[in-house]
This record gives sequence, structure tokens and C-alpha cells, in this order.
Amino acid sequence: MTQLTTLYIDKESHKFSAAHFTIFSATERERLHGHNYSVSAKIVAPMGDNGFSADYNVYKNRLKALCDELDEYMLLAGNSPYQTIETLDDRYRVIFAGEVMEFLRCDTQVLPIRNATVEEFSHYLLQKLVQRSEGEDIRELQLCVASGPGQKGCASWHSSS
Ligand SMILES: Nc1nc2c(c(=O)[nH]1)N=C([C@H](O)[C@H](O)COP(=O)(O)OP(=O)(O)OP(=O)(O)O)CN2
Repeated sequence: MTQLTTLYIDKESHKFSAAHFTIFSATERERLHGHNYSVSAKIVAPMGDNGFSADYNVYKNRLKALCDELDEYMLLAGNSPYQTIETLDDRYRVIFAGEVMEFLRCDTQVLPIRNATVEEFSHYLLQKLVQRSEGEDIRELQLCVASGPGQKGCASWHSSS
């Protein structure tokens, strides 16, 4: 029977600083603010006869790259049911509950997520990690995003094979 093993990666360097606001309803949101988000992952893979499963340096590098891609941006939810985002020359114009906010495009990323929450960030980053791990014999991936100590959201993927 194939022996599976679980690798956990939870490194101090896997973090990104970002601004955001969480939308709670069609009329309520929190104020714009930021966090130092941290990212961790669990990888379940088969163990080979040489007592080795998956090179966790490969996954460390992938997680660091994913963090770097979001670091020092204003993160907007591009699929929110409650806000609209117009693309202007050098700015995004965000309309929420009658309010208008503008952000420089060079400072901002519009992500394919419904809300700027740890749970949506975890699903977004997990899908990218799954894509970048295609073709490798990974049985399960879990990726967690924490907005501060003691609060995080996690997303999981299981191999269909
Ligand atoms: N399910 C979720 N609920 C909330 C989220 C979220 O992402 N998913 N996010 C928020 C707010 O962004 C809020 O900023 C949370 O951060 P906060 O708790 O204020 O952060 P701190 O690091 O300051 O935590 P402290 O406990 O105050 O130290 C709300 N809900």
C-alpha cells in the first residue's frame, strides 16, 4: 500500500503586506486598512522507497512567489456582488453603496474573488499553487491565509486520480 506523508510549510518569510476592506453586506463594509498576511500550506504526497516524498523547497519557492505577487498592493475583489470597479486611465474607480473610491492602478490588484477575505485569498492562492504543481504526484494540498495571529482561512484541494 502506498505510504502517504504530510509536509507542513509555515515560514515567517511567507507573508505579504496588503490593504483591503471586507464587505459585509450591500451597505456595510469596514474601513480601508491593511495587514501583514501570512501564508502556510500542507502537502500530502506518496513516500518513495528512499523515504522521500516531495521536495519541500519546491513548494517553499512557490509559496514565496505567490506572496511576492500580492505584496504591497491594494487588493480589490473583482467579483463582489456589492461593488463595481471601473478601469480608468491610471486609476480604478470603485463604487460601493453610493460611495466612490479611486485607487492608482499601479498600486492595486483586482483579484477574481468575491470579497477581500482570508477565505477568498486562500482559495485564490490555492488554485494558483495547484496550477503550478500540475503533473506532480500530490494527493492533497491545503493553503491557509492568516490576517493576523490566531485568525486564518484555509482552502483544500484533493487529487481526483
Ligand atoms: N470570515 C472573515 N471575517 C472577517 C475577515 C475575514 O477575512 N474573514 N476580516 C475582517 C477584517 O478584515 C478585520 O480587519 C479583521 O482583522 P482584525 O481582527 O481587526 O485584525 P487584527 O490583526 O487587528 O486583530 P486583533 O484581534 O484586533 O489583534 C473581519 N472579519
